Amino acid sequence: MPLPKAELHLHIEGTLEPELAFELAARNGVRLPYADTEELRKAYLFDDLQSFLDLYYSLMAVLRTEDDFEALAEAYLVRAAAQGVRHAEIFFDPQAHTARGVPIGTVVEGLGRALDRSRERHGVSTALILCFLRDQSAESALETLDAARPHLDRIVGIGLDSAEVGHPPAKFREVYAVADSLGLRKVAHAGEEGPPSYITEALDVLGVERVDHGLRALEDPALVARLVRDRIPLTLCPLSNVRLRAVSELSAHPLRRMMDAGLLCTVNSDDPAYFGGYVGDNFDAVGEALGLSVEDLRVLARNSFLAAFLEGEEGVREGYLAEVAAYEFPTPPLP
Ligand SMILES: Nc1ncnc2[nH]cnc12
Ligand SMILES: [Zn+2]
Repeated sequence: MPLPKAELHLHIEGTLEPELAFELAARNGVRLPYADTEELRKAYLFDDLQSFLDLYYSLMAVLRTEDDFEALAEAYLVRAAAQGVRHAEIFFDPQAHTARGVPIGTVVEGLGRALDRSRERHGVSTALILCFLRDQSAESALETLDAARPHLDRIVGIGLDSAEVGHPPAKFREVYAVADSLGLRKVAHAGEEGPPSYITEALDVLGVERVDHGLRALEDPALVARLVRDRIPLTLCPLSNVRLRAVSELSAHPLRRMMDAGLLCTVNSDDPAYFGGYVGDNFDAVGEALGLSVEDLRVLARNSFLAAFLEGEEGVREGYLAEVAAYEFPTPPLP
């Protein structure tokens, strides 16, 4: 049995495996510019965030119907459950679909079908987080939140993703204020490629409760002190950071140093179909590369439940924390 954990940084569109992409392309009569899954996988060599985003958005052309979004979420939940995920807070990018003529209702209702039965079928509780594309306008974000109003019973919060540099958090001040007035929780990607000042701005201007990535936080000691003092969780994604060249190799990842600095770190997969692993794979790979102890891994799992938006249901967080505390790591075979 794998270590129980919550996944808090997961783009559902980033779970689109090549096999499902080709299946949906055939179903929907979409022509992909790759001969087969092998050729598509060979395209997964990225120089930076933008080179990944170009492929990520283009492959979404295969997602058209509620059935497609249901199949996407179902496939993720099967894989997540197998890697010990007990709770998943799932990002989706409505503007990437509405721009192609797919209504937000199709996306939310399709995903919702899989999420609704997830606890029963996979033992995974779920929540949806609507992300705005930061390289689109602030007006487009406001229109997107408006379009989401009929579906807010399915949405726990908002986030901010896509190309970071040049699109600072303050651009989205207004939409975050509106979301706040609607009772939505607030997160944002910050400090993935952008400077630590973007993290500070996301806290000050957007009022985020959790920072997605926050990878570059250590560059600003005053920011670190604030994140530690206010117990602001960071949702780190080690394999993503290597594939998008935010760190040179896994052994250079700052996770260990961040934990030692007292930051509330979590480990997540970001876009697992593209970055070589789901969340359990991220735990295994970063644990091995940084020489983390089993008690370090337990801290990371515990942090994931502390950082989750689980306030709604009494006792649920405590139940998950008890599972983590009681977890017995398999004993390694003797050499
Ligand atoms: N790692 C990432 N950073 C920003 N936007 C994203 N959208 C999907 N994955 C992302
Ligand atoms: Zn992300």
